[in-house]
Amino acid sequence: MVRIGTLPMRLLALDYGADIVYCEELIDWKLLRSERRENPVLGTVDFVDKTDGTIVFRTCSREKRHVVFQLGTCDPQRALKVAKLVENDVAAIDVNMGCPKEFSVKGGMGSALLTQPQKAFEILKTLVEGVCIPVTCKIRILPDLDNTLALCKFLESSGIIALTVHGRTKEERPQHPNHNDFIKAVSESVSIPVIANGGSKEIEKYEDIGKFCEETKCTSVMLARAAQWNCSIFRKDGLLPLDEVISSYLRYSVDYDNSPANTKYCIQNMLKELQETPRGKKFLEAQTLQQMCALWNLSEYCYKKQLEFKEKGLLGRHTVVPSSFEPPSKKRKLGEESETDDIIEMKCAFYRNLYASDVELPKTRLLTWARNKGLKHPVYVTQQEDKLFRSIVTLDGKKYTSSFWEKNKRRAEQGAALVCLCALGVVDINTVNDAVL
Ligand SMILES: Cc1cc2nc3c(=O)[nH]c(=O)nc-3n(C[C@H](O)[C@H](O)[C@H](O)COP(=O)(O)O)c2cc1C
Repeated sequence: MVRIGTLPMRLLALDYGADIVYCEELIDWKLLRSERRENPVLGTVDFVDKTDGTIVFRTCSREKRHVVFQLGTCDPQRALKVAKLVENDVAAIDVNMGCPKEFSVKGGMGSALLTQPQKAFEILKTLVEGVCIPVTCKIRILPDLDNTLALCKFLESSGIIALTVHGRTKEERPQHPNHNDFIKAVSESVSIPVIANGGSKEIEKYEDIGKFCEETKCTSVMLARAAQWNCSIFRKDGLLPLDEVISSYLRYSVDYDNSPANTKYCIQNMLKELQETPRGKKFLEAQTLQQMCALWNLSEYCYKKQLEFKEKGLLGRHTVVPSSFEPPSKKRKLGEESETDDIIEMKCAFYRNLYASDVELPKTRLLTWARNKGLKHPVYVTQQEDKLFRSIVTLDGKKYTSSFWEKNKRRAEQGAALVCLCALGVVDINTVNDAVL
Protein backbone atom coordinates (compact mmCIF):
# COMPACT_ATOMS: atom_id res chain seq x y z
CA MET A 1 0.00 0.00 0.00
CA VAL A 2 1.32 3.39 -0.96
CA ARG A 3 2.99 5.05 2.05
CA ILE A 4 1.90 2.19 4.33
CA GLY A 5 3.94 -0.71 3.01
CA THR A 6 7.35 0.66 3.99
CA LEU A 7 9.92 -1.42 5.86
CA PRO A 8 8.70 -0.98 9.48
CA MET A 9 5.15 -2.03 8.63
CA ARG A 10 6.32 -4.96 6.55
CA LEU A 11 8.52 -6.28 9.36
CA LEU A 12 5.71 -5.87 11.84
CA ALA A 13 3.33 -7.82 9.59
CA LEU A 14 5.89 -10.62 9.37
CA ASP A 15 6.29 -10.65 13.16
CA TYR A 16 2.55 -11.01 13.56
CA GLY A 17 2.30 -13.93 11.14
CA ALA A 18 2.00 -12.68 7.57
CA ASP A 19 3.81 -15.02 5.16
CA ILE A 20 4.37 -12.53 2.39
CA VAL A 21 4.58 -8.74 2.47
CA TYR A 22 4.43 -6.25 -0.40
CA CYS A 23 6.21 -2.96 -0.69
CA GLU A 24 4.17 0.04 -1.70
CA GLU A 25 3.69 0.25 -5.45
CA LEU A 26 6.84 1.81 -6.88
CA ILE A 27 6.80 3.37 -10.30
CA ASP A 28 9.41 2.07 -12.74
CA TRP A 29 11.01 5.38 -13.70
CA LYS A 30 11.52 6.26 -10.03
CA LEU A 31 13.53 3.10 -9.56
CA LEU A 32 15.43 3.67 -12.77
CA ARG A 33 16.66 6.94 -11.30
CA SER A 34 17.98 5.16 -8.25
CA GLU A 35 21.08 3.21 -7.28
CA ARG A 36 21.52 0.32 -4.90
CA ARG A 37 23.49 1.09 -1.75
CA GLU A 38 24.21 -1.06 1.25
CA ASN A 39 23.70 0.78 4.49
CA PRO A 40 26.04 -0.78 7.07
CA VAL A 41 24.73 1.29 9.96
CA LEU A 42 21.15 0.11 9.61
CA GLY A 43 21.88 -3.25 7.98
CA THR A 44 19.64 -2.37 5.06
CA VAL A 45 19.81 -2.24 1.30
CA ASP A 46 18.64 1.13 0.05
CA PHE A 47 17.59 2.14 -3.43
CA VAL A 48 18.41 5.80 -3.45
CA ASP A 49 17.19 8.39 -5.92
CA LYS A 50 20.37 9.75 -7.51
CA THR A 51 18.81 13.11 -8.24
CA ASP A 52 17.62 14.06 -4.77
CA GLY A 53 18.99 11.42 -2.38
CA THR A 54 15.57 10.18 -1.21
CA ILE A 55 15.22 6.53 -0.34
CA VAL A 56 12.83 4.99 -2.84
CA PHE A 57 12.93 1.47 -1.40
CA ARG A 58 14.59 0.20 1.76
CA THR A 59 14.78 -3.48 2.58
CA CYS A 60 16.77 -5.83 4.82
CA SER A 61 17.80 -9.46 5.01
CA ARG A 62 15.07 -10.31 7.54
CA GLU A 63 12.41 -9.88 4.86
CA LYS A 64 14.38 -11.00 1.81
CA ARG A 65 12.52 -14.31 1.41
CA HIS A 66 9.13 -12.72 2.07
CA VAL A 67 9.04 -9.34 0.42
CA VAL A 68 7.36 -8.84 -2.92
CA PHE A 69 8.47 -5.84 -4.89
CA GLN A 70 5.36 -4.27 -6.42
CA LEU A 71 5.93 -2.41 -9.62
CA GLY A 72 3.83 0.21 -11.40
CA THR A 73 4.68 0.09 -15.08
CA CYS A 74 3.33 0.25 -18.62
CA ASP A 75 6.49 -0.80 -20.40
CA PRO A 76 8.00 -4.32 -20.58
CA GLN A 77 11.61 -3.17 -20.99
CA ARG A 78 11.46 -0.57 -18.22
CA ALA A 79 9.81 -3.14 -15.97
CA LEU A 80 12.60 -5.61 -16.70
CA LYS A 81 15.35 -3.11 -15.96
CA VAL A 82 13.81 -2.38 -12.56
CA ALA A 83 13.25 -6.05 -11.82
CA LYS A 84 16.93 -6.76 -12.61
CA LEU A 85 17.93 -3.97 -10.27
CA VAL A 86 16.09 -5.48 -7.29
CA GLU A 87 15.96 -9.21 -8.08
CA ASN A 88 18.73 -10.19 -5.68
CA ASP A 89 17.16 -8.38 -2.75
CA VAL A 90 13.52 -9.46 -2.92
CA ALA A 91 11.47 -12.66 -3.08
CA ALA A 92 9.25 -11.86 -6.07
CA ILE A 93 8.09 -9.15 -8.45
CA ASP A 94 4.42 -8.17 -8.66
CA VAL A 95 2.92 -5.92 -11.30
CA ASN A 96 0.05 -3.76 -10.10
CA MET A 97 -2.75 -3.83 -12.66
CA GLY A 98 -5.46 -2.77 -10.25
CA CYS A 99 -4.71 0.82 -9.28
CA PRO A 100 -7.57 3.06 -10.43
CA LYS A 101 -5.86 6.34 -9.45
CA GLU A 102 -5.73 8.99 -12.17
CA PHE A 103 -1.96 9.20 -11.90
CA SER A 104 -1.59 5.50 -12.75
CA VAL A 105 -4.29 5.28 -15.38
CA LYS A 106 -3.14 8.39 -17.26
CA GLY A 107 0.35 6.91 -17.36
CA GLY A 108 -1.03 3.68 -18.87
CA MET A 109 -0.27 1.78 -15.65
CA GLY A 110 -2.45 0.10 -13.00
CA SER A 111 -6.01 -0.59 -14.05
CA ALA A 112 -5.33 0.91 -17.50
CA LEU A 113 -3.67 -2.42 -18.26
CA LEU A 114 -6.92 -4.31 -17.64
CA THR A 115 -8.19 -3.04 -20.97
CA GLN A 116 -4.87 -3.68 -22.73
CA PRO A 117 -4.40 -7.39 -22.09
CA GLN A 118 -1.77 -7.80 -24.80
CA LYS A 119 0.47 -5.18 -23.20
CA ALA A 120 -0.19 -6.60 -19.75
CA PHE A 121 0.79 -10.03 -21.04
CA GLU A 122 3.99 -8.71 -22.64
CA ILE A 123 5.07 -7.03 -19.44
CA LEU A 124 4.55 -10.21 -17.44
CA LYS A 125 6.12 -12.49 -20.05
CA THR A 126 9.19 -10.24 -20.33
CA LEU A 127 9.60 -10.36 -16.57
CA VAL A 128 9.02 -14.09 -16.31
CA GLU A 129 11.67 -14.74 -18.94
CA GLY A 130 14.09 -12.11 -17.72
CA VAL A 131 14.38 -12.57 -13.96
CA CYS A 132 15.28 -15.50 -11.76
CA ILE A 133 12.60 -14.88 -9.12
CA PRO A 134 8.83 -15.49 -9.32
CA VAL A 135 6.56 -12.98 -11.02
CA THR A 136 2.96 -12.32 -10.01
CA CYS A 137 0.32 -9.74 -10.79
CA LYS A 138 -2.60 -8.04 -9.09
CA ILE A 139 -5.80 -7.12 -10.89
CA ARG A 140 -9.28 -5.79 -10.25
CA ILE A 141 -12.23 -7.63 -11.72
CA LEU A 142 -13.91 -6.49 -14.95
CA PRO A 143 -17.67 -5.74 -14.88
CA ASP A 144 -18.39 -8.99 -16.71
CA LEU A 145 -17.44 -12.38 -15.26
CA ASP A 146 -16.61 -14.08 -18.57
CA ASN A 147 -14.29 -11.24 -19.54
CA THR A 148 -12.67 -11.41 -16.11
CA LEU A 149 -12.06 -15.13 -16.49
CA ALA A 150 -10.69 -14.73 -20.02
CA LEU A 151 -8.30 -12.02 -18.82
CA CYS A 152 -7.09 -14.12 -15.90
CA LYS A 153 -6.43 -17.15 -18.08
CA PHE A 154 -4.56 -15.03 -20.59
CA LEU A 155 -2.39 -13.49 -17.87
CA GLU A 156 -1.80 -16.93 -16.37
CA SER A 157 -0.38 -18.09 -19.72
CA SER A 158 2.46 -15.56 -19.33
CA GLY A 159 4.04 -17.83 -16.74
CA ILE A 160 3.20 -15.90 -13.58
CA ILE A 161 3.10 -18.06 -10.48
CA ALA A 162 0.15 -16.43 -8.69
CA LEU A 163 -2.57 -13.88 -9.29
CA THR A 164 -4.12 -11.50 -6.78
CA VAL A 165 -7.73 -10.53 -7.47
CA HIS A 166 -9.34 -7.53 -5.82
CA GLY A 167 -13.06 -8.21 -6.09
CA ARG A 168 -14.08 -4.73 -7.24
CA THR A 169 -14.10 -3.12 -10.67
CA LYS A 170 -11.92 -0.09 -11.30
CA GLU A 171 -15.00 2.12 -10.99
CA GLU A 172 -16.03 0.68 -7.62
CA ARG A 173 -14.88 2.23 -4.36
CA PRO A 174 -14.14 0.63 -0.96
CA GLN A 175 -17.75 1.15 0.21
CA HIS A 176 -19.02 -1.10 -2.59
CA PRO A 177 -19.35 -4.77 -1.71
CA ASN A 178 -16.48 -6.99 -2.77
CA HIS A 179 -17.49 -9.54 -5.43
CA ASN A 180 -16.29 -12.66 -3.68
CA ASP A 181 -18.20 -14.76 -6.22
CA PHE A 182 -15.97 -13.40 -9.03
CA ILE A 183 -12.83 -14.25 -7.08
CA LYS A 184 -14.16 -17.76 -6.46
CA ALA A 185 -14.88 -18.23 -10.16
CA VAL A 186 -11.36 -17.10 -11.06
CA SER A 187 -9.84 -19.39 -8.46
CA GLU A 188 -11.79 -22.34 -9.89
CA SER A 189 -10.88 -21.61 -13.49
CA VAL A 190 -7.10 -21.04 -13.38
CA SER A 191 -4.45 -23.48 -12.19
CA ILE A 192 -2.16 -21.04 -10.39
CA PRO A 193 -2.90 -19.93 -6.81
CA VAL A 194 -5.26 -16.99 -6.55
CA ILE A 195 -4.84 -14.54 -3.70
CA ALA A 196 -8.18 -13.07 -2.63
CA ASN A 197 -8.29 -9.36 -1.88
CA GLY A 198 -10.87 -6.75 -0.98
CA GLY A 199 -12.29 -8.29 2.19
CA SER A 200 -10.90 -5.96 4.86
CA LYS A 201 -14.24 -4.48 5.87
CA GLU A 202 -15.48 -7.92 6.87
CA ILE A 203 -12.20 -8.93 8.51
CA GLU A 204 -12.17 -7.87 12.13
CA LYS A 205 -10.38 -10.86 13.61
CA TYR A 206 -8.07 -13.66 12.53
CA GLU A 207 -10.90 -16.18 12.06
CA ASP A 208 -12.53 -13.89 9.48
CA ILE A 209 -9.54 -14.45 7.20
CA GLY A 210 -10.46 -18.14 7.04
CA LYS A 211 -14.06 -17.26 6.19
CA PHE A 212 -12.88 -15.03 3.35
CA CYS A 213 -10.71 -17.90 2.04
CA GLU A 214 -13.66 -20.22 2.25
CA GLU A 215 -16.02 -17.87 0.41
CA THR A 216 -13.56 -17.13 -2.36
CA LYS A 217 -12.18 -20.70 -2.56
CA CYS A 218 -8.67 -19.28 -2.35
CA THR A 219 -5.83 -20.53 -0.21
CA SER A 220 -4.31 -17.10 0.34
CA VAL A 221 -5.65 -13.71 1.29
CA MET A 222 -4.11 -10.29 0.83
CA LEU A 223 -5.06 -7.85 3.57
CA ALA A 224 -4.59 -4.16 2.97
CA ARG A 225 -6.76 -1.86 5.10
CA ALA A 226 -7.29 -4.39 7.90
CA ALA A 227 -3.51 -4.54 8.31
CA GLN A 228 -3.16 -0.79 8.03
CA TRP A 229 -5.65 -0.30 10.89
CA ASN A 230 -4.19 -2.94 13.18
CA CYS A 231 -1.34 -4.99 11.80
CA SER A 232 -1.77 -7.67 14.49
CA ILE A 233 -4.74 -8.94 12.46
CA PHE A 234 -2.25 -11.54 11.18
CA ARG A 235 -1.86 -13.05 14.66
CA LYS A 236 -3.40 -16.47 15.16
CA ASP A 237 -3.73 -15.60 18.86
CA GLY A 238 -5.87 -12.57 18.22
CA LEU A 239 -5.56 -8.82 17.88
CA LEU A 240 -3.25 -6.90 20.19
CA PRO A 241 -4.19 -3.57 21.77
CA LEU A 242 -3.40 -0.69 19.44
CA ASP A 243 -0.92 0.86 21.87
CA GLU A 244 1.16 -2.30 21.77
CA VAL A 245 1.08 -2.37 17.98
CA ILE A 246 2.04 1.30 17.74
CA SER A 247 4.91 0.80 20.19
CA SER A 248 6.28 -2.09 18.14
CA TYR A 249 5.81 -0.12 14.95
CA LEU A 250 7.66 2.86 16.43
CA ARG A 251 10.55 0.64 17.49
CA TYR A 252 10.95 -0.56 13.91
CA SER A 253 10.69 3.01 12.65
CA VAL A 254 13.53 3.98 14.94
CA ASP A 255 15.57 0.85 14.17
CA TYR A 256 15.35 1.50 10.44
CA ASP A 257 15.50 5.28 10.58
CA ASN A 258 12.14 5.55 8.87
CA SER A 259 11.15 9.05 7.80
CA PRO A 260 9.15 10.86 10.50
CA ALA A 261 6.58 11.91 7.90
CA ASN A 262 5.97 8.32 6.86
CA THR A 263 5.91 7.07 10.44
CA LYS A 264 3.39 9.73 11.35
CA TYR A 265 1.16 8.88 8.38
CA CYS A 266 1.09 5.19 9.29
CA ILE A 267 0.30 5.86 12.96
CA GLN A 268 -2.43 8.32 12.00
CA ASN A 269 -4.03 5.53 9.99
CA MET A 270 -3.93 3.31 13.06
CA LEU A 271 -5.22 5.97 15.44
CA LYS A 272 -8.09 7.07 13.19
CA GLU A 273 -10.66 8.74 15.50
CA LEU A 274 -8.25 8.46 18.44
CA GLN A 275 -6.47 11.45 16.92
CA GLU A 276 -9.15 13.50 18.69
CA THR A 277 -8.01 12.35 22.15
CA PRO A 278 -5.53 14.52 24.13
CA ARG A 279 -2.67 12.17 23.23
CA GLY A 280 -3.85 12.03 19.63
CA LYS A 281 -3.74 15.81 19.45
CA LYS A 282 -0.24 15.88 20.90
CA PHE A 283 0.71 13.25 18.37
CA LEU A 284 -0.50 15.44 15.51
CA GLU A 285 1.90 18.14 16.74
CA ALA A 286 4.86 15.74 16.69
CA GLN A 287 7.36 16.06 13.90
CA THR A 288 10.28 13.96 14.95
CA LEU A 289 10.61 10.31 15.88
CA GLN A 290 11.69 11.43 19.35
CA GLN A 291 8.49 13.37 19.84
CA MET A 292 6.34 10.47 18.63
CA CYS A 293 8.23 7.94 20.74
CA ALA A 294 7.83 10.10 23.84
CA LEU A 295 4.05 9.61 23.62
CA TRP A 296 4.47 5.83 23.85
CA ASN A 297 7.19 5.88 26.53
CA LEU A 298 9.92 5.11 24.06
CA SER A 299 11.98 8.27 24.46
CA GLU A 300 14.96 6.46 25.86
CA TYR A 301 14.82 3.75 23.22
CA CYS A 302 14.75 6.33 20.46
CA TYR A 303 17.41 8.50 22.07
CA LYS A 304 19.85 5.60 22.48
CA LYS A 305 19.30 4.24 18.98
CA GLN A 306 19.68 7.59 17.31
CA LEU A 307 22.79 8.30 19.30
CA GLU A 308 24.18 4.91 18.30
CA PHE A 309 23.43 5.63 14.62
CA LYS A 310 25.04 8.99 14.85
CA GLU A 311 28.14 7.54 16.45
CA LYS A 312 28.34 5.02 13.64
CA GLY A 313 28.14 7.78 11.09
CA LEU A 314 24.48 7.89 10.04
CA LEU A 315 23.93 11.47 9.16
CA GLY A 316 20.93 12.95 10.94
CA ARG A 317 17.43 11.64 10.21
CA HIS A 318 16.61 8.94 7.64
CA THR A 319 19.74 9.93 5.85
CA VAL A 320 21.68 8.13 3.22
CA VAL A 321 25.04 6.86 4.30
CA PRO A 322 27.58 7.88 1.67
CA SER A 323 28.98 5.07 -0.45
CA SER A 324 32.36 5.66 1.17
CA PHE A 325 31.06 4.95 4.67
CA GLU A 326 33.58 5.58 7.40
CA PRO A 327 32.55 5.71 11.06
CA PRO A 328 33.89 8.83 12.75
CA SER A 329 36.40 8.09 15.45
CA LYS A 330 35.17 10.89 17.69
CA LYS A 331 32.06 9.95 19.67
CA ARG A 332 29.49 12.65 20.24
CA LYS A 333 26.84 13.24 22.84
CA LEU A 334 23.41 14.66 22.18
CA GLY A 335 23.75 18.37 21.57
CA GLU A 336 27.40 18.10 20.65
CA GLU A 337 28.38 19.26 17.24
CA SER A 338 29.06 17.00 14.31
CA GLU A 339 30.95 18.38 11.40
CA THR A 340 29.78 16.86 8.15
CA ASP A 341 30.93 18.50 4.97
CA ASP A 342 31.92 21.43 7.19
CA ILE A 343 28.35 21.85 8.38
CA ILE A 344 27.89 22.06 12.12
CA GLU A 345 24.84 19.95 12.84
CA MET A 346 23.22 19.78 16.28
CA LYS A 347 20.23 18.00 17.69
CA CYS A 348 18.20 20.95 18.77
CA ALA A 349 14.71 21.72 17.57
CA PHE A 350 12.86 24.99 17.30
CA TYR A 351 9.63 25.03 19.31
CA ARG A 352 7.52 28.09 18.59
CA ASN A 353 5.49 27.72 21.77
CA LEU A 354 8.60 28.06 23.94
CA TYR A 355 8.90 31.70 22.90
CA ALA A 356 6.58 34.28 24.43
CA SER A 357 5.26 36.89 22.01
CA ASP A 358 7.71 39.53 23.28
CA VAL A 359 10.78 37.27 23.00
CA GLU A 360 13.01 37.42 19.93
CA LEU A 361 12.91 34.30 17.78
CA PRO A 362 16.27 32.69 16.91
CA LYS A 363 16.53 34.26 13.44
CA THR A 364 16.06 37.79 14.75
CA ARG A 365 18.36 37.11 17.66
CA LEU A 366 21.06 35.80 15.36
CA LEU A 367 20.71 38.77 13.03
CA THR A 368 21.04 41.20 15.94
CA TRP A 369 24.03 39.30 17.29
CA ALA A 370 25.73 39.29 13.87
CA ARG A 371 25.14 43.03 13.41
CA ASN A 372 26.54 43.80 16.87
CA LYS A 373 29.65 41.82 15.99
CA GLY A 374 29.96 43.66 12.67
CA LEU A 375 29.44 40.43 10.71
CA LYS A 376 27.61 40.01 7.41
CA HIS A 377 23.93 38.98 7.69
CA PRO A 378 23.29 35.25 8.09
CA VAL A 379 22.34 33.54 4.80
CA TYR A 380 19.83 30.67 4.75
CA VAL A 381 19.63 27.87 2.16
CA THR A 382 16.78 25.42 2.58
CA GLN A 383 16.47 21.85 1.29
CA GLN A 384 13.24 19.92 0.94
CA GLU A 385 12.75 16.17 1.19
CA ASP A 386 9.33 14.50 1.20
CA LYS A 387 7.32 17.22 2.88
CA LEU A 388 10.05 18.23 5.30
CA PHE A 389 12.57 21.03 5.26
CA ARG A 390 16.08 21.59 6.53
CA SER A 391 17.82 24.91 6.41
CA ILE A 392 21.53 25.61 6.53
CA VAL A 393 22.58 29.02 7.74
CA THR A 394 25.96 30.48 6.88
CA LEU A 395 27.50 33.00 9.24
CA ASP A 396 31.07 34.25 9.16
CA GLY A 397 32.03 31.51 6.69
CA LYS A 398 30.64 28.67 8.84
CA LYS A 399 27.53 26.60 8.15
CA TYR A 400 25.04 25.46 10.80
CA THR A 401 21.98 23.20 10.66
CA SER A 402 19.63 21.29 12.92
CA SER A 403 19.30 17.51 12.65
CA PHE A 404 15.52 17.99 13.05
CA TRP A 405 13.67 18.44 9.79
CA GLU A 406 10.73 20.81 9.93
CA LYS A 407 7.39 20.91 8.21
CA ASN A 408 7.95 24.32 6.66
CA LYS A 409 10.81 26.51 5.49
CA ARG A 410 10.20 29.19 8.11
CA ARG A 411 10.61 26.77 11.00
CA ALA A 412 13.61 25.11 9.36
CA GLU A 413 15.35 28.50 9.21
CA GLN A 414 14.52 29.15 12.87
CA GLY A 415 15.99 25.72 13.70
CA ALA A 416 19.21 26.49 11.84
CA ALA A 417 19.48 29.87 13.54
CA LEU A 418 18.99 28.20 16.91
CA VAL A 419 21.82 25.74 16.22
CA CYS A 420 24.04 28.63 15.23
CA LEU A 421 23.21 30.48 18.45
CA CYS A 422 23.90 27.34 20.50
CA ALA A 423 27.16 26.61 18.69
CA LEU A 424 28.30 30.19 19.30
CA GLY A 425 27.35 29.89 22.97
CA VAL A 426 24.74 32.65 22.77
CA VAL A 427 22.03 30.15 23.77
CA ASP A 428 22.61 27.27 26.18
CA ILE A 429 22.05 23.98 24.33
CA ASN A 430 20.90 22.30 27.55
CA THR A 431 17.93 24.61 27.93
CA VAL A 432 16.88 23.77 24.37
CA ASN A 433 17.31 20.00 24.70
CA ASP A 434 15.56 19.89 28.07
CA ALA A 435 12.54 21.25 26.31
CA VAL A 436 12.85 18.82 23.39
CA LEU A 437 13.43 15.61 25.27
C1 LIG B 1 -3.95 3.93 1.26
C2 LIG B 1 -4.01 2.81 0.27
C3 LIG B 1 -2.90 2.53 -0.50
C4 LIG B 1 -2.93 1.50 -1.42
N1 LIG B 1 -1.82 1.23 -2.15
C5 LIG B 1 -1.79 0.14 -2.97
C6 LIG B 1 -0.60 -0.23 -3.65
O1 LIG B 1 0.45 0.42 -3.54
N2 LIG B 1 -0.65 -1.34 -4.43
C7 LIG B 1 -1.78 -2.09 -4.56
O2 LIG B 1 -1.76 -3.10 -5.25
N3 LIG B 1 -2.91 -1.75 -3.94
C8 LIG B 1 -2.94 -0.66 -3.15
N4 LIG B 1 -4.10 -0.34 -2.48
C9 LIG B 1 -5.28 -1.19 -2.65
C10 LIG B 1 -5.22 -2.34 -1.65
O3 LIG B 1 -4.07 -3.13 -1.85
C11 LIG B 1 -6.42 -3.27 -1.76
O4 LIG B 1 -6.50 -3.76 -3.07
C12 LIG B 1 -7.73 -2.62 -1.39
O5 LIG B 1 -7.61 -1.76 -0.28
C13 LIG B 1 -8.77 -3.68 -1.07
O6 LIG B 1 -8.28 -4.60 -0.11
P1 LIG B 1 -8.67 -4.53 1.45
O7 LIG B 1 -10.15 -4.72 1.54
O8 LIG B 1 -7.89 -5.61 2.12
O9 LIG B 1 -8.28 -3.15 1.91
C14 LIG B 1 -4.10 0.71 -1.57
C15 LIG B 1 -5.22 0.98 -0.79
C16 LIG B 1 -5.18 2.03 0.12
C17 LIG B 1 -6.40 2.29 0.97
